[in-house]
Amino acid sequence: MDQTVKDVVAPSSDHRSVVIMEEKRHQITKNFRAAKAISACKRPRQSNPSSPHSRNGDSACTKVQKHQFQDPPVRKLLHSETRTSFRLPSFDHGHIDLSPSDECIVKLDERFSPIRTRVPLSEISTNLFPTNSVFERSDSSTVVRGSDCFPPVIKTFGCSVNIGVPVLPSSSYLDDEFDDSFFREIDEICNKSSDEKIIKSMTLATELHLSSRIKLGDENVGIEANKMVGDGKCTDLFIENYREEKQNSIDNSTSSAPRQYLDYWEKLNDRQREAACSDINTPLMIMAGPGSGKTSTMVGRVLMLLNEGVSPSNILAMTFTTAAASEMRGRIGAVVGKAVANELPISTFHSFSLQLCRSHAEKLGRTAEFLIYGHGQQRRAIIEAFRLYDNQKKDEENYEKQQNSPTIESFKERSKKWEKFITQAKACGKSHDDYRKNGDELGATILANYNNILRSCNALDYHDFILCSVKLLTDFQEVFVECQSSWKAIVVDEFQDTSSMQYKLLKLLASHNRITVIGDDDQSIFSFNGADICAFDSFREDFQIYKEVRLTINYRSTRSIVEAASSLIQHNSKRCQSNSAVTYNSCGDKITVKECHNDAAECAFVVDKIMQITSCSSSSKISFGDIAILYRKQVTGKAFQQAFRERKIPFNIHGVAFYRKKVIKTIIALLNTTLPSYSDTMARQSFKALLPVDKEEKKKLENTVSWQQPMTFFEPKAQLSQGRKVLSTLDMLSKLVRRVRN
Ligand SMILES: Nc1ncnc2c1ncn2[C@@H]1O[C@H](COP(=O)(O)OP(=O)(O)OP(=O)(O)O)[C@@H](O)[C@H]1O
Repeated sequence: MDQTVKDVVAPSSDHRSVVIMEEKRHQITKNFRAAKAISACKRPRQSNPSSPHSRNGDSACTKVQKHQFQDPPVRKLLHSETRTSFRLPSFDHGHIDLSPSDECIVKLDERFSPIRTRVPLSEISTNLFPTNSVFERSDSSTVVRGSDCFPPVIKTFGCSVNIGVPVLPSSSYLDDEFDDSFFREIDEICNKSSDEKIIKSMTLATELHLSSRIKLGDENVGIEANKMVGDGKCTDLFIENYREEKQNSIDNSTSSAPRQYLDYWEKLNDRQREAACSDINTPLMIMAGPGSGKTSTMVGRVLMLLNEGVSPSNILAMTFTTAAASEMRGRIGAVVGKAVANELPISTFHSFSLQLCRSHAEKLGRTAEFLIYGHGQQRRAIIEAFRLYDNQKKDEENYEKQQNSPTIESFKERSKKWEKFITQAKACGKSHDDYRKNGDELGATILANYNNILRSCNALDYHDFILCSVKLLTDFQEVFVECQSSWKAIVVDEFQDTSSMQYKLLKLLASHNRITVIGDDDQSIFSFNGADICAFDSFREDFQIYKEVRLTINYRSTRSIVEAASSLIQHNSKRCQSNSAVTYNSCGDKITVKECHNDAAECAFVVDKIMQITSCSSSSKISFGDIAILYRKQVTGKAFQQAFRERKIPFNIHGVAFYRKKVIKTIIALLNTTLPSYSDTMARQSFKALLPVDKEEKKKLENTVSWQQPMTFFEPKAQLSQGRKVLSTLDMLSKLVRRVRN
């Protein structure tokens, strides 16, 4: 490494050194015009006052002849408290003002022009004053008497004078007087310049290297490029070229895609296609309004991944609900066939994380069969955490106070409040230490107690799945490597509903950059569960080279609906960016808002309305099948079902019908096992539903049981923890039957 580079990489710690390296001198004159003013200030001209150089130029600086000045004790002056002016009697053109400040201010006599000549650095250690000059105090000022070759420039120094010095001291003044901050400034400027040059050349080299790798089709180049941009080592031009280069290679590869893929992409609009078919190694963010073809674009994106050679089993698609997962699988299956679609691991965040935690449970201090604490157990664990906390407190307080122990009701009351606290803490990934640091001792203790309870019960709650998955990926390299090789591409639906921990998990999984997120900040509905729409901003920050596409055309709704929704949503204060949805659909009917006093009135209104619109004799007659009813709770649905039956209106219930629900099917199967017409199918079904093991294990166990003998499941129910819901329903039923009998 040559000295220049050495200096840039590891600048000398001794900035005070007055010995300037040859190279630096070279840099000063060559590189930095800015240094001129500073250096010139310190170097009076070597010419006499009549010299033409002393009259031209605009610099307020002159060069001083080396042996013409005596050394004023500037170091001493600098430390003196008294502020004094130096007056130059022989050339009374101005005065030298020495203030406590370090700055050098030059007040130039108007009759003398500043000098342009630049002084070589070799002359920097010259005296500023003639050697035969004397300092003399006159009134409040000290006067410098100098030789006749004293330059006709008056300098004002930002320092104070040691008043008691009558004569300029020894020749060592040169070093003492010279303010070496001057060198420091020059050094800094030079170093900065060299730094910039080096960074520039390094950036260029990096860019050339990355560009050649893009041409060679290196898919990992995106990760490095992203990092370089993050570190400010790539130029905007490079990023633009990078994108262009990538797009060209994509256009080539999509043109040779299978016919059905091409047909599918063909049906998408330009923006949808642009998103679906963009480079798979560039992180992609799709902002999509409702009904704008989000799912359609996601399907197109999966096709692109398949087309680029990613195996279906290596594409991890994350959705928030199982309904969304099956919708996506169905749509993909329609293009690529059911077999391929079934290979795609489409999963919710929780089921994905649960699998990961089960596979590496021992790393989390659990066994693979750890329990999952749902809402009820979570609350009980919180109550227990409080009990522990209260016991701790009791130990610290006196016996009398112990007599007023809190009741179970008060624990329950508090637990409701703290459930929210635990949820938020886990969604943000905060530990009890974080709360302790913020002075929240109670919060820290409850959280710590809660976590200890779960650990000692070999349990995790739903939030733990995500937290623990993040921990596994960050703390265990082998887990990270395993995930990177298993999940070569990630596609995330409803991105607006990801919590900050879920985002962290995604970021880790997508370290290869092959990630597509799709969402709409206006549709975030999981904030109660820790969802954080800032995930969009985090994505933009974390993946510096990324592509963003906005889908704004609504294909589903009439213009009245789109406009009403847009005008309503614009009041949202926490929108990331405004997405103005548009539609080319017709205006449609106006929206009617009807206020009803109760469920029955609501139901009656809806039924009347249905009868009215279906009995219209217009050409565009609406049939029952064209009408949908949305309700918030299943209970409300029951009222509608009853009303429809009474009015003979045919209807279908979307979602899982009552008798098709797993729990209901199991109860029916269980009840069937008690009938004389016992069938082993019912027994098998009940047995499998009640076993607390996974599918594979159930199959194995099923084969070990003899189904010849009739079997009833009512006796061993206490042992079958997994069938809790079924058993409690049965319990309720038996109580009901007893009550009816009585
Ligand atoms: N480019 C298009 N041209 C015509 N119709 C389209 C286009 N894209 C989507 N659609 C139609 O718009 C409707 C909504 O599409 P899709 O379900 O993909 O949207 P979405 O954004 O997922 O909806 P949601 O609001 O439920 O999330 C569907 O009927 C679909 O066929």
